[in-house]
Order: sequence, then structure tokens, then C-alpha cells
Amino acid sequence: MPVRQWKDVVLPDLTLFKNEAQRLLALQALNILDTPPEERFDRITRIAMQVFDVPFAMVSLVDANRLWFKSSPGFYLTETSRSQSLCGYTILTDQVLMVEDTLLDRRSADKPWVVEAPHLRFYAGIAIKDNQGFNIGTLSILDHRPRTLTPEQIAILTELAKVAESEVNAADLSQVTAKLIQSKKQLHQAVAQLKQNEQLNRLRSQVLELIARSEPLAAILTAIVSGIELEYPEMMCSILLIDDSGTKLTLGAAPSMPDFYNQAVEGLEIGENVGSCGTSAYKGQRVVVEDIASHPSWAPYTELAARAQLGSCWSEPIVDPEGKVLGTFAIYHKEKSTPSARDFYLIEQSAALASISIERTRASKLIWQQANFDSLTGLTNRNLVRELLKTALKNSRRNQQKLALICLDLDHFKGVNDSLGHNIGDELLIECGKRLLNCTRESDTVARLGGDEFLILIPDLRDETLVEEIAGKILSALSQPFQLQQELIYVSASLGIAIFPDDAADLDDLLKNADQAMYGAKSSGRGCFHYFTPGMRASIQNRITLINDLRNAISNQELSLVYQPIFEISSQKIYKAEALLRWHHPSRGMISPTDFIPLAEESGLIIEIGDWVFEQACLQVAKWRRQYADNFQISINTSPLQYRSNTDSPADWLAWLAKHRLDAGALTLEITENLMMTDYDKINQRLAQLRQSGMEISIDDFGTGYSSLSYLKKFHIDYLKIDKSFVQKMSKDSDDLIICEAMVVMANKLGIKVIAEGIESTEQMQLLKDMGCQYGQGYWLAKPLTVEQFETLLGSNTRYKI
Ligand SMILES: Nc1nc2c(ncn2[C@@H]2O[C@@H]3COP(=O)(O)O[C@H]4[C@@H](O)[C@H](n5cnc6c(=O)[nH]c(N)nc65)O[C@@H]4COP(=O)(O)O[C@H]3[C@H]2O)c(=O)[nH]1
Repeated sequence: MPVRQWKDVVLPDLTLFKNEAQRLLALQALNILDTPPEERFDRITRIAMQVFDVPFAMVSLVDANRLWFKSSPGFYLTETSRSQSLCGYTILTDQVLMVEDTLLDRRSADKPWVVEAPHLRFYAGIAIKDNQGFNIGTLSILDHRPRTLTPEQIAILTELAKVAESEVNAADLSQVTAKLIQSKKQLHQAVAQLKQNEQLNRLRSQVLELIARSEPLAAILTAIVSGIELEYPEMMCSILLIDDSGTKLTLGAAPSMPDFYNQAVEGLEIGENVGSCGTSAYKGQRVVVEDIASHPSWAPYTELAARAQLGSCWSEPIVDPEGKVLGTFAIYHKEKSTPSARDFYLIEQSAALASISIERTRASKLIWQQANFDSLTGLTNRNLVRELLKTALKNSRRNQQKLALICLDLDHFKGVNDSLGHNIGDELLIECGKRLLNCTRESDTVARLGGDEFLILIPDLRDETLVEEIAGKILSALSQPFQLQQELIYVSASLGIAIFPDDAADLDDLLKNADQAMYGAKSSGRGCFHYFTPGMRASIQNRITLINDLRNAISNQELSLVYQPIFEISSQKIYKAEALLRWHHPSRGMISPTDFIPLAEESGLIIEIGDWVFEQACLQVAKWRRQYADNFQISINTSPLQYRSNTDSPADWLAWLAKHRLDAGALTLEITENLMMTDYDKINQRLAQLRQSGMEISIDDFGTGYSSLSYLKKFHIDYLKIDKSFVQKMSKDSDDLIICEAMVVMANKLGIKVIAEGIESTEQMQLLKDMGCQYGQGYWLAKPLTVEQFETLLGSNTRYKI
């Protein structure tokens, strides 16, 4: 092999090396630069040092600006500048570059390593190629003295360079392999993570499905625990919940944990050092115990854990979105164990899934609760009782057994509500609900339908006397006074009973008939129960027919007014008249207003009929004012419905008065006490407006409703009419006499005029006179009269003078 000598060499410009950029890329791709020393390269340089008997041999890599030594045993530098080296020249050729005396070679003569220590005078080097053929480095030898190499020695150096070359490329391979192994590891981890995510996603969708199916919480939590244990058989999991007190653990799900262990955990007070879960729940932080046997948190439970063969326990708090701790999710191993990042991910995700389950189950429970239970009393609501009734009817049909439905309505509840306030009204309803529950069996259902209406479902009625027994119990329970806030309240209830299949064939009819029976109880005087009877069915039909007939009554001129005189008691002179409505039914004859006014109210016809009455009374009073006295007054009966905000009636009335040139004082509006109490505020407001315009207001049937005498001053009224039931029961020293006297005294004090209704005897007349009652009305004085009769009375008898 030819050897380049000093005289042959023309110093090249290294920067012009044509493939320098690719060469550098190839060198970098080998990933060998700046790696630690390796025995396989050191072995080559050691051999070279021995074979050539030189102090230094090097495997060098020629980088952009430096010469970096992969192996240079004993040499004082690990790298040097490329421009200071001879190797930079060596890689320009494929042959051995030998400088026999560095001081005599232009390329080396001024180099520090030549002119200064270590004063190297001999250099021989040969390029090392990479797999693509780029000269990326050199194998070189250096000596302190000038010398030369024999051709055999040059051949050996060339061979050694080949060995170094294969090592350099092998190094590349091993790095690729290492990288591959690393990537494989990462891939493995990624695949494992992906698999874990997939498992968790699967579990998540299973759990969400269970939630959507409204499965019980225990079943959902067990599904979470079992799902994880199935994928990781080496693990045992548990979910513990914090009980309502917020201080104790209660079992959520731990199907693989031994029963004795679960029993021991149940009710455990959370706190520091209460195992992993008690501590985690207490602190709201993850608690990882890798070795239960030696961990202080487990000190009080080591025996228990040993019996259950538990080695480690990692516990994660289950928290809601607001950060409130709901419980814990724990993973146990039989041996001591340290969690990996994947384990942490698993435990976190499982706790999150448990949190969603608890939250959603609680939310859906709440929604279900709100949809099916009455928020005030906590009783079953209309919605749920219908469903229960449907099922009960099915069972009754299948088992051929009877079923009873009791419809209950509190008497005069509205009065309590309006006069004592809604708070007391609400408390009363809650207490009534409790009493009703006490009167019924577990298998019965007590529901609140709304307002003061309750429904009691008695399924599986083997003995019909049971219904009566329950109804009796209810009446007596409700008749006991209720102490609510400062008030002692007495109520009664009206109960209607319908039996399936005797009284109805289906749900709606049964409900309707129980309701009908309840109205039967109301009309029988309230405070009692009433069975549905076939007669009631007929009465329903009758009502429907009558309502239809009533629709045409005005246009068919079937309605008329009669007038009952109201007298001044002291003088027995006619003071004014009350207009009373009559319906001459074409086929049924005369129908009492007590029968058809409720129908008119129920059907809404009362507005039209009321307006008709008002206008007729206007015409009549205008005529009688012209005929007899210009201050004559007529009272008309009105229904509370006529004062509702959606009617224009009161405004129309004032317009009619004006039309007939009447001052508002020509008419008195009567409204019954009971009815006035319903919707008290609204009605009272409109009455006050009418009164301001000059119309007088009278409370009818006073004493029959809830209102107390002291309550009177709240009404804007001019007259109070004592109900005929008091007047008719009055006798010397009777309670009713005392009540009447009290009413008269109180009304007089308040400047309210009193009219006693239903006077039927001289004695009553006398008693009323004695107590100072100013006005009276009744058959003893005069019955309701037609216009002609009234006019005859006024004209013919001097005793009756306005
Ligand atoms: N047992 C007895 N009864 C007596 C005596 N004196 C009068 N009555 C009756 O007592 C009722 C008095 O009328 P009310 O209390 O306003 O009671 C009225 C009133 O609440 C309602 N009503 C009558 N006309 C109308 C009306 O035009 N509109 C409205 N909304 N209700 C009316 O119908 C109820 C019944 O009216 P009527 O059958 O006409 O019955 C009248 C009258 O005939 C008596 O000495 N003994």
C-alpha cells in the first residue's frame, strides 16, 4: 500500500470536502459521539499500541469542528480541534496517512501536540467508514519519536481499522436495538394503557347503563368492583360510603372481601389512622399503604387484616363535584405491593366512576321522589297513587278480591289557611297526613292529591267492615284538636268511600265515585263518611243534564227573581228587599237555588246568571225607587267566582247602575261567609273597591263558617246576616241566643248593621228585639214574594211601610 509522504501532500481546504454535509449527517446518525468509553474500542486501541509499540492509539471521530476520541487510552485529551489534528486529513483519503516526523510535515509541524508536550513526532492513521462509505473517523497511532511503518504494519493498521469500522457500525446497530427495545417497552406500555382505558370505558358504559336503568346503587357499585376484579384477578376491591351522619363508613360494595371483614368495617368512625379507607375518607386524600402489617394507620386492625389475608391497601376518596367526600374506593392485594402509575390511574378512574354512580343515583332518586311524593307532607302524590291504584286494580281482578278507595276532604280548610296563614295551613296538612298514616295499615296508601284533598287506597279488602273501621278511626283522629304554633285548631273531614268492583269497573270511575261519595258526605253535614251509592251515579247524570238545561235557562226566560222583605225590627216596617233567584224548569218545575247555584258555579254559568240577576235587580230597584221611595234598596246574592280577576262583572255592574241612573247605594251585595273566606284577599280587595263606589256589602250566613267575630273588622262590610240556623235554635238561655247576642254586640261596636235571617216565630222576633238586633227577615214576617205580591204588600198594608 502506498504511503503519503510530506512532499506528496498539498494541504486541502477541509471546508471544500464535497460530501461533508452528508458525512456529518451519517456520523450523527451513528449516535456514537459523546458516548461513554467502550471496551470493544479500547481493545482495538490497546492491540494497536502493543503491535506498533506506540504510547498512543486512537479511535477518533471527525465531527464538524472537532476530533472526538471514542477510545484514546492514556491520552491527555478526549477531543481536540479538527484543524489541530492530522486525522482531519486522514479522512480525505482511503489510504493510510503516515507522517514519519511531524516536525518535518507542513500539516503538523506547528501543532501544539508536536511543538509542546507530549511532543509527538510520529503519526499514522487510516479512515474508518460507516455503512454508507462515509469516512467518519480514523484509527491512528502516535509516537514520541519519528519512525515509519513497514508495509506489513500498514496492512495490520488497515485491518485493525476494519475491525474498528465494524464496531462503529455494530455500535449503531446495538443502539438501534436498544432503541427498538425501548420503543417496544413504550409500545407495550401504551398498549397496556390503551387496554386499561378500553376496560375502563367498557366498565363505564356498563355502569352508565345500570344507572339509566335505575338499578339500585348497591348493584351499580358491585358492578364497578366486580368489573375491576375481573380484569385484575390479583386485586380485591371495595367501595365504602360515608353514612348520612357524615362520620361513619358503611359498606357500598366489597363482594370479594370476607364477610367478617365487611362486618367489622360497617359503622367504623372515620378518622386518622383508621386503616387506609377511614383515613382517606377523613382526610379526603389518597392513602397508599404498601405494607399493612407495618403501617401505623393499620395498627389497630393488623389482626383483622391478617385474618382476611390482606397485604396492602391503596384507598382513594370518592368525591362529588363540590369536593365533598362520599366514600372511598380501595384496592387490596394479598401481598405487600407498590402501586404503579397505571394502578394510580385505575384507582382514580374507579373512584370517579363510583362518584358518578352515587351522584346520579342520588339525583335520580331525588327526581323520582319529587315526581311521586308530595313535597309538603311526604305522602304519595296523585301521580304515584294512580300507578299504585292501577296495579292494585289488576291484582284485585286477578285475585278476585275487593279494593276500597277513600276520598277525604278537610272541612273549611280554606278558612284556616286564609285566616291563620299558609304556614299554619301547611302544618295542619302535615299533621293530618301523619294522623292518616296512623289510622291505616302498612299495605294501605295514603296520598295527598293537592290542597286539602287526600286519598286512601285499601287494597286486598278481605273484610268490608275494615273500611268503615278505618273511616271511623280517621274521623276521630282528625277531630282531635291540633296545636299548631300558638293556635288550637279544630277540623273535621268528609270522607267518600267507593269499593271496587261493586261501585266502578275502572280506575277513573272509581276515583270519580269516591269523590262523589265525599260530596255526599259534605252535603250530609260534613264530618262524616259516605259510601258511594247507585243513587249518586244517577245524581251525577242528573247534574250533567241540569247543567245543560241551565245553559239555556236565561234565553228561555226560565229564570226569575222573587223578593223577600227585610224589616226594621223595632218598627216592623219594610227596610229593604232581598232578591232571590228562581228557576222554573220546563219539565221539573221549580228548582231551588240551593240545588242549581252550585251547578252554575261548577260550570262557570254563574257569571252570566249573576250579571242577569244584577241587571234585573237594577231595573226593579229603579222602578220601586220611582214608585215608592227614592232610597229603596235591594240586596242581591253573589258568588265569589263573580269577583275573580278574570271577570269584568264588577266593572259592568257600575256601568249598569249608571245606565239606570242609580246611585251605587241602590244595591247591596251579599256574599256568604264561607265562600268569602276562599280567596279572601282578592275578593276582599274587589269588594273594597265596590264599596268605595257606594255599594253596600253584606256577609251572608254569618256564623256557619270559620271566621271569628274578631275577624269581622278585617272585612269591608256594612251588614252582617246572622244565619237562620242560629236564629231558629234560639230560646231563652240557649247557647245560640248567647252567640246571636255576641254577634249583635260585636257588630254594633264595629258599626256594622245586623240582619237576622229565618225568623219564624214571635218568640224569635222578641228575643232579637231584646238583644238590639236592628233588622230581620223570615217567614214570620214575609216569605219571598213575586214582584206583584211585593207591590201588593207595599201598597195595601199600612203595617208594611218603607
Ligand atoms: N227555613 C226558612 N228559610 C227562609 C226563611 N226566610 C227566608 N228563607 C230562605 O232562606 C234563604 C235566604 O237566602 P240566602 O241565605 O241568601 O241563601 C240563598 C242564596 O245563598 C242562594 N241564592 C238565591 N238566589 C241567588 C242568586 O241570585 N245568586 C246567588 N249567587 N245565590 C243565590 O240560594 C240560597 C237559598 O235561597 P232560597 O231557597 O231562596 O232561600 C232563601 C229564603 O227563601 C225562614 O224563615 N225559614
